[in-house]
Amino acid sequence: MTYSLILLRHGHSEWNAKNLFTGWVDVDLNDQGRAEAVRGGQLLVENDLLPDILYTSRQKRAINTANIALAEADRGWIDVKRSWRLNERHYGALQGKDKAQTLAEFGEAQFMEWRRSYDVSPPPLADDSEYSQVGDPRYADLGDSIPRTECLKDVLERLLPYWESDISVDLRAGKRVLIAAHGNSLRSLVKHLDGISDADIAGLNIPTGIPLAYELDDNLKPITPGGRYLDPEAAAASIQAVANQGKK
Ligand SMILES: O=C(O)[C@@H](CO)OP(=O)(O)O
Repeated sequence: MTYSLILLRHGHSEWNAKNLFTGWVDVDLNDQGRAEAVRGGQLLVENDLLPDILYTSRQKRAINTANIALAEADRGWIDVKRSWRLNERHYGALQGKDKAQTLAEFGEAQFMEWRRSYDVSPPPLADDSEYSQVGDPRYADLGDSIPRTECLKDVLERLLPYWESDISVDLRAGKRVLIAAHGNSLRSLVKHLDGISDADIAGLNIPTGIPLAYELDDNLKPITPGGRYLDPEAAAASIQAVANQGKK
């Protein structure tokens, strides 16, 4: 028995275009992102990979990417589950800051440590910041445990319980699961699935809007390590663009 999982990072957002750290700030897709989502839906159809259930974060760039892609695939009717556990990494005090300016101010080593190290978090975001999510009703269930900053390790630790309790159960029930989420929440899941080391995960970037299909074995481990991007050429170009963010 094998199981079918599709990961989809949201399309370009308004803040991707402005080169700003986003994290938990609820920024919407821009026109490019909506077009990527349409193409993502077409790729699901062309590859005969129609999902049976959708998982998303509570952030509109992932929710809207999924809605557009599924509408394109005439699959807008499938069941949906949303969780903050699939949210983007909380980027702490970097939320709302320009990536290029941050690189210039702090230097490449610090910039890359904050962006891609496994276990170093940026400084926490103050609760009275305009970019804070404290008090946002969508996270009322988190109470005061709502994050003020996170490293990738924190993301994996909040995502894994949900993977075990919900996503794995739907996979094992034979449903093709689509997870529409974010660059760093998907990096943490890919780290888990592919057994990527703490050091090597720094070099992994997820492209926007291109479905990544995994076939999983009985232990929910990938049959083909790294899965398969449904448009490998576009994925390679987008991965390079994500890696180069801040350097322009
Ligand atoms: O700003 C962010 O929230 C993320 C994803 O867009 O950026 P980065 O790729 O730098 O981790």
